[in-house]
Amino acid sequence: MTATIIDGKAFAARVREQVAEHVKRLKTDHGIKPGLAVVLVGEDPASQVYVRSKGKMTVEVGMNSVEHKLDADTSEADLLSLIDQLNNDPEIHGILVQLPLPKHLDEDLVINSVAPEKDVDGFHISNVGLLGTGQKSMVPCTPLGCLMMLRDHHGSLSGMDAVVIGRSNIVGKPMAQLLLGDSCTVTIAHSRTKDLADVVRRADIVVAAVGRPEMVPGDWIKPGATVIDVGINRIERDGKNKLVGDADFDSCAAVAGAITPVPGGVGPMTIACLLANTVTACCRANGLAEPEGLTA
Ligand SMILES: NC(=O)C1=CN([C@@H]2O[C@H](COP(=O)(O)OP(=O)(O)OC[C@H]3O[C@@H](n4cnc5c(N)ncnc54)[C@H](OP(=O)(O)O)[C@@H]3O)[C@@H](O)[C@H]2O)C=CC1
Ligand SMILES: Nc1nc(=O)c2c([nH]1)NC[C@@H]1CN(c3ccc(C(=O)N[C@@H](CCC(=O)O)C(=O)O)cc3)C=[N+]21
Repeated sequence: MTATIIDGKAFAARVREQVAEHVKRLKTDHGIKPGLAVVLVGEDPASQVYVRSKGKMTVEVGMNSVEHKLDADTSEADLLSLIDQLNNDPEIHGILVQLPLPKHLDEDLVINSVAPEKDVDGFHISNVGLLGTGQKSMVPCTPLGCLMMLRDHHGSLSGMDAVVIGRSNIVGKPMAQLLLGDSCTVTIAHSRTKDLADVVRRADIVVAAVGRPEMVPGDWIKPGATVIDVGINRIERDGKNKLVGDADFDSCAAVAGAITPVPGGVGPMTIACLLANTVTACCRANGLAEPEGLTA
């Protein structure tokens, strides 16, 4: 079998088009322009690239983009005061604090100081709790993007066996909640999981979110299963820098029914969902109808 390649780049472009249409309507019908603030502490080059591309796409869909770049040694008090200012700014509907933060800053404290209704990352404890109890929330962008691709490919996910490899707060855990919400039978695997290969072999859906280049080989994949590769790993091969996922693409694609590539899979969907969440937050803030199909 040769897998269908799920084109996240093309899918993300369609999501951004839908976002742009909604933004246009907000402007013409209500005179409202959604605004997204991104806060970057320190000068991690990978983060800078990511923040720049987010800013560009935010403007492309017609929204306001505000970037706050703070020195790596910024104090917690200064960061919290900036977040407080953004929480109270009526022109800002979404706030994203780029992670990871420098070691001297308390990540949980910072995340939980963002107003939950502006928390377009969906990392605030209120949003985590709302998602876990099946209530309306802000849903983390990466898992939301994965869910959109899975629903698009399969229609219903009901009754499918899903294995999520990775249990981070930003990907693995919320991914598992969303799959459970769509009535999958969900297993969460992690670094202490015994016989990972056997666990993965049972899965109709495998979501790999580990951060280990090409760790999932094709012979772990049940024939016809869907592989969603969240991993973004920079490696050097044949003297060149290369971006690879957590799945060994060629061997997995030979057995899977469908697979997302890296790059061009989950990554672009993450950014598209960030923009979608910002429009959703803006609509909620103004008591307006939310865009359809862009939320979980
Ligand atoms: N495409 C996108 O938009 C995004 C991509 N990413 C990428 O996704 C990957 C994961 O990110 P993130 O969740 O933040 O990473 P974390 O490092 O926070 O979590 C990694 C998880 O993988 C588990 N793990 C580590 N080693 C193994 C192993 N040998 N077998 C099984 N499980 C293992 C860890 O287990 P334990 O808990 O036991 O330590 C942990 O739960 C990274 O490559 C990251 O760059 C992240 C966010 C967005
Ligand atoms: N508060 C916060 N929220 C995040 O959502 C968040 C974060 N912090 N910190 C870092 C991770 C990582 N992340 C990515 C998003 C898009 C791509 C992406 O678009 N990748 C392209 C390739 C880009 C390239 O070539 O480098 C692709 O996969 O095709 C990658 C990684 C979001 N994260």
